[in-house]
Amino acid sequence: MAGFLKKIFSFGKKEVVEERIDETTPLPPIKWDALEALKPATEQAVPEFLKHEEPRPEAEAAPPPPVEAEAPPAPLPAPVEEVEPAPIISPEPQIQPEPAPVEEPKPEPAPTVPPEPEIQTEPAPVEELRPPETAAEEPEPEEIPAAPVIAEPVPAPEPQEILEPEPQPPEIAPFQPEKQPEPEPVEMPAPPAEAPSTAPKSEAPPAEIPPPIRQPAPIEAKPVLAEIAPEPEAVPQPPPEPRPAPGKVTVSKKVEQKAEPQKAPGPAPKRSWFQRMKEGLARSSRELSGNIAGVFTKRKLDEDTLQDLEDVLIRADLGMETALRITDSLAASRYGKDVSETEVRAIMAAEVEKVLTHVAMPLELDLSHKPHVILVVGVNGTGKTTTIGKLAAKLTDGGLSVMLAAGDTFRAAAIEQLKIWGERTKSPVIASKLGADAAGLAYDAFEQAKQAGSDVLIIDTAGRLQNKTELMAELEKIVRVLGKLDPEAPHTVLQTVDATTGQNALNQVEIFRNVAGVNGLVMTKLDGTARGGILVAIAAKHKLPVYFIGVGEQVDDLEPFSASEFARAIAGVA
Ligand SMILES: Nc1nc2c(ncn2[C@@H]2O[C@H](COP(=O)(O)OP(=O)(O)OP(=O)(O)O)[C@@H](O)[C@H]2O)c(=O)[nH]1
Repeated sequence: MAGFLKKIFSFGKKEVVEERIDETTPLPPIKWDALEALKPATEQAVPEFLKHEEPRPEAEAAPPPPVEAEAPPAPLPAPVEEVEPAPIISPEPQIQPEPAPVEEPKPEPAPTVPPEPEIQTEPAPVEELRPPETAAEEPEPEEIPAAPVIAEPVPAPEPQEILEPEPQPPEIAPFQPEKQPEPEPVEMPAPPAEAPSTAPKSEAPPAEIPPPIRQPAPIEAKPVLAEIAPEPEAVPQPPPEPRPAPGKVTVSKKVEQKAEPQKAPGPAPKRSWFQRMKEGLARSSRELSGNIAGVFTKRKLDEDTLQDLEDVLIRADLGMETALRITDSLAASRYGKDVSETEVRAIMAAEVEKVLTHVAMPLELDLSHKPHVILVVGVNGTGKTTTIGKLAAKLTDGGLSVMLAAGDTFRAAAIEQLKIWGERTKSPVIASKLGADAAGLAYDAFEQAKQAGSDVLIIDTAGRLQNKTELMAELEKIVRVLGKLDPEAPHTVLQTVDATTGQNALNQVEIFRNVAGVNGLVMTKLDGTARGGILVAIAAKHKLPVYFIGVGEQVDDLEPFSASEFARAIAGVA
């Protein structure tokens, strides 16, 4: 018996197997009691083999010719029931094909032979198993398909279903009835979960049956399950189905909404005036607020901070006068105290509003004059023609009859541009040949407007500052000629001021005020400029009415000027 036990142990060890060959002669009688006592030891040895040979199960498919022929007959029941060598053979049962060979060669040589072919075949199965795993891990696309596959087995609770596939291992259990006691089978089921997911991906369902046998080996399958678990979670996200609906709906709605507003009268869909002005002055406000914040970071209000703030305000084109008003007001209430940027901006908004309040007034037209003549002047490119078009649109929309005069006879493009605005606003345009006398054109237009009974005549002019003398002579002549028909004409002289010009705008107003008697301003291009503060400086210095401000090139981008809104917008106060 002792020799026999030694043989058994040696049988468990591959190396000793060779020794058995010598003892093959006498070993017929087997005592089950002794073998059962040995089971624990053998079982311990088994797990080791299993870990290494786990992939072997696949070998079944590969070595089928030699093993299957023998094994199929009675591999499953035989190993366990008939002879307990089964426990010893237990490693083989994992390989399934082995059990048969073990029975036949009870002598031992047989077991030695099968393991080798299995080992040879192992690499193949391992590759088979690994490829799907790695493939699933490396390329996500493969994982993605896996999700749908999982969705199938997991109609309701995926995690549970994933566990369900584990029961599949039970199929493996029948093949290894002896292993049932082993705890591993429980772990094994986990891998099956992977197999089902991967198997269905590339292989047909029938091929899935073999994979479950392979699964037993990879414990790594568990993490895969964990990974799969989240995927199922994504699967339960049936909400994705509703997503497409809202996505499509929103897109279509947006498109419709955009289309409708365009068709409808511009004002309906457009943002509030304050909102648009605030957006237009965003750059000015951001830069100003940022600089103010930089001054008052971790500093109390003292002479230095006040001086720094004054510099910031002047650099923002607000002008010396307004800058001093703001710093004086701040010092009066907060000197020596901690001052936040918010407090400074609030005081700034209040002081700016005070400066602008006196110039923010609506444009009034005296319709007792037929027509009320509006002469528009300003430097080239400041927005004269565009502003004329916007204003004409407002007037015609208000029911007034408007006539336009292309007084900038030096630029063909200016004439054509005005004609376009005339068509858009359904206003007749009086124009002459290029280079014609601007004063003569203005006179003719005035007469035609009188004859037509127009409510308003808007005259465009050239704005060449390159030749100040010539410009002054031309503008003076226009005013003089218009006075011949109506001593009070032109009734309104509007100057367009480009906000992006900065401090230069102050000089422009000075020049045109003296030459053409400007009595009102339109600040253009306040949208997107960081120099909106110039409007405050112009208002403070010239105290000319600011009727409108332009915040865009569209017809409705001309809005009445509001001191409080402009002050809040540029100060960044809600
Ligand atoms: N962003 C913006 N662009 C404006 C605004 N007003 C006018 N513009 C643009 O400024 C450019 C010059 O405008 P015009 O109306 O031709 O200026 P102008 O003073 O008549 O110029 P001349 O005909 O050369 O004398 C055009 O491209 C206008 O679209 C405004 O408020 N905002």
